[in-house]
Amino acid sequence: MTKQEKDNKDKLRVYEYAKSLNMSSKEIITILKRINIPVNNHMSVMENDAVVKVEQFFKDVKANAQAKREGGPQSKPQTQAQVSQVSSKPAEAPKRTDNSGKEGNENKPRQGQREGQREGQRHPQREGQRDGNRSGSRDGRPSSPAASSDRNANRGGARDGQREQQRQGGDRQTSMNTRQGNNQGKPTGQGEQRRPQQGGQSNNMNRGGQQRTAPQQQQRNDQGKSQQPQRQQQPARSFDSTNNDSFSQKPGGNKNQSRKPNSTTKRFDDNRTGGGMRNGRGGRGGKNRGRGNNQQQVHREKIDNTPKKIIVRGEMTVGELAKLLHKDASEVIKKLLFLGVMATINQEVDLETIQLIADEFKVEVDLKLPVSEDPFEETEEKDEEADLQERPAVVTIMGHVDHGKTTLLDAIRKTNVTSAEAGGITQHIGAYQVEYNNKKVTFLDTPGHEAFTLMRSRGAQVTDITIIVVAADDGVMPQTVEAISHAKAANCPIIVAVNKVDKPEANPDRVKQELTEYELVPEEWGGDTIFVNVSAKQGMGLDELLEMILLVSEVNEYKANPDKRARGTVIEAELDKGRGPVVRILVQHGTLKVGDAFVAGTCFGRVRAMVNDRGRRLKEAGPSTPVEITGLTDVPQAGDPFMAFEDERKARSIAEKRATTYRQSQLGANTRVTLDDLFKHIKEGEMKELNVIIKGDVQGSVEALRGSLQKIDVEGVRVKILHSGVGAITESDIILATASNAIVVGFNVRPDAQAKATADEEKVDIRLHRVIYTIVEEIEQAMKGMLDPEYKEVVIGHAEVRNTFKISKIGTIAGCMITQGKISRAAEARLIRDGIVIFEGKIDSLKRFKDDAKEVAQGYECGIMLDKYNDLREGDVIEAFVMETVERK
Ligand SMILES: Nc1nc2c(ncn2[C@@H]2O[C@H](COP(=O)(O)OP(=O)(O)OP(=O)(O)O)[C@@H](O)[C@H]2O)c(=O)[nH]1
Repeated sequence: MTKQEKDNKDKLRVYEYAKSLNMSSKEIITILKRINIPVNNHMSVMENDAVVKVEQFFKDVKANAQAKREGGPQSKPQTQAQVSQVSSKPAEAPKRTDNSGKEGNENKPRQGQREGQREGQRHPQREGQRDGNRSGSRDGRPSSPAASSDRNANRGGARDGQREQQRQGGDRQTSMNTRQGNNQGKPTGQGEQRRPQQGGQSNNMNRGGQQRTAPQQQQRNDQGKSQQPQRQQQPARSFDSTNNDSFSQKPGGNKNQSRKPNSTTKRFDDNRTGGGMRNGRGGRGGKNRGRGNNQQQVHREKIDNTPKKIIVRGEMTVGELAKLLHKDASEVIKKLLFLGVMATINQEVDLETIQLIADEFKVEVDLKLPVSEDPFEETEEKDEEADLQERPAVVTIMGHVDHGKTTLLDAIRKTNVTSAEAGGITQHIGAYQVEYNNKKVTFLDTPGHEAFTLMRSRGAQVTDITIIVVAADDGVMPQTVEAISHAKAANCPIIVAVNKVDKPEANPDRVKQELTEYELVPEEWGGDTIFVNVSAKQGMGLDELLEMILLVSEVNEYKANPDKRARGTVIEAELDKGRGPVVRILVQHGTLKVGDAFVAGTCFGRVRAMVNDRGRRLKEAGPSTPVEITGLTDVPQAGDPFMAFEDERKARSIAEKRATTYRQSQLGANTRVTLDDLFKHIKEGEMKELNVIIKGDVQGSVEALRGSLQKIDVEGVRVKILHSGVGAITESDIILATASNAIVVGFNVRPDAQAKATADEEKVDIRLHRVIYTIVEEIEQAMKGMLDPEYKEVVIGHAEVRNTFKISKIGTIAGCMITQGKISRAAEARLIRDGIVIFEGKIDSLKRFKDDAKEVAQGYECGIMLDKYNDLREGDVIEAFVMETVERK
């Protein structure tokens, strides 16, 4: 420590001084200013003369107050009631101090004071020590100007006998109040004498050895009612009243200890008493002020401050967890032990264990794990309500074939282009915007529920409102019903457009009637579904349809935050000969700007150019805007999520990570897909198509097989021929199958040795047939999940017959030695003699000595009886085998 640091440390700061008086720094600053002592802030140094002047100020105030109250400068002893009414206002602070001294004088007439005097006389050298020790005084929390002046005297090394006596008397009384009645301390020094006040109990007595009389103690307790605040202020919080050892942390009351009591005691308490320390703090707070004895009770009670909930952001050490739980590490270690885990304080615990330990303490765990950015479509960004702005609704038109979806989309587009863009060349970018009544609506340009559901299957929920088109002359058809189901599954509000009402045979009411079956009841019939009669061909009812769309938008309040990086979904993407990869996206959140780096699916790029559905170049596009952008390195897929990133490097790294994850998931799938588990994948929605590679003996049969497989019609999945050719199945066929999750079908051909080995290794399913019909049937059955399971024999062990025992009425028992594997009672067995299978059947009994055994392992002897076969001979081998379900080949 440098000399300057040491000097600084020794200086008395305003806040310290204020604290010692149980006053705020502000109050002291106000007083200092009032008495014209320059002061900047709570860290300003209090010079000796400043302290003297403040003391004087207090004295004056006190004298004035007394003069006013009693009509004369001579003070009369105050009553206890008066004492207790003393507030902590700066001007009144002296009263408190005064009271502490004087009250002692009144109730136990001057005993405390005398005691103080006596002590001062008895231990002059200690007084000297203490006096020289400024912080010792502060530590003692002189609750009065008298005490402060004592400090002052200490700092200056001077003495003021009167003040000293006063303080001593007061201080000691104060200190005794925090002790229990029978505890007394003969101070070895002033600092030490004070410390017991601050929370020590019997220690004082033990150390001091000096006992006081009961009345004295009572007196102190009484006084403590008004003095408690000062006493509790610092060291008290660091002592747990129940922890006697804690007192030993404070010998002598040297300057550093008393100035910075928390530095040692807090840590001490943390380790030992936990709640005790906090208890002490609580006592200091205000409510407990002045309640000397009660405080001790409070100290003894262990307050359970276990948090209700902890926030966990990952694995942590036992020590960190204990801290989070407001527990001692030892408690956590103990709990871990009960859970069967030996751990040290520095040992890391995983999330599961953290959860278990938290459960033990009945604490809820709030997991807030950092999210990685690469699966960005899975992370939900929460926006403040204030940041959200209205955005156009996104509408999809669905319905049965030929009911007029495309005509309706075109009609709306033609008649409602935004005025600014009117005359622009209509671009097909997968979606377009129209403006009606100064409000925009975005229509997705790919009618049909397949596209809609394809997007959804990729996790892209882009549509806000669905328009179900039903031709008034045709009514509800199968795809109408499908479209309704798809819209409902996506929780999209439905508007029914009854189209072709211009046709003479149109019957809109019949459509309404039919749709009631699907819970779409018109408003005029008491339902809540909006029906609009339109004629897409003649442009009738389009205004009303748009009005209804705006109405639904208004009700549902579609909003997004335009002031953040863009997020959206790829609607379409293609490789343009001239421009390279082109992607059409719908911006859903934030604003996309030219120059933004982005990731789309597993591709990345930077927005080079951006055009809207009218071919107009845009610099930026906000929520619900469909745009076509160039600047990608690759072609993403429709339904892929899109997100802008701060720079291209980051976009690239995220796209690469996504590509790796995608490849791994694809690879994982490749090793699993076989005809045997195909149906499982179809059922789980993992597969929409079965990739097939065909190899045949001649081109004609390959073509025939190709045609037959493509005709397979199973709902939810279709056959996709990846490759077909003439000749043996080669390793290259297997590699293609591996990379594309395909099966290989061989017609009148076999795999070559290398292909067989690779197929076994990669678990590629090869189906070899000589009849086209059986191939088609097998694949169709697999797609429908109707393949019978296939079994394979697995030999589990061999036993050698060493003896035979013929028992009448029972049969022949073979005394055997298990030479390999095991023989199990439930297994099937074949009897082999000189390499020839003599018998195949069940095991009738398996015994180890006289007891029935479930199975007997290699190296052990056993007795085996075969079911209905007794011609067992020495030297025969019994082979045990089981039938296991296997993947079909
Ligand atoms: N009279 C009349 N004919 C219409 C109307 N709307 C569409 N059509 C006709 O119905 C036929 C089918 O219309 P599309 O718009 O192609 O129907 P779609 O539902 O898009 O058909 P897919 O694309 O095959 O699913 C076309 O010949 C249209 O001219 C209409 O309001 N009135």
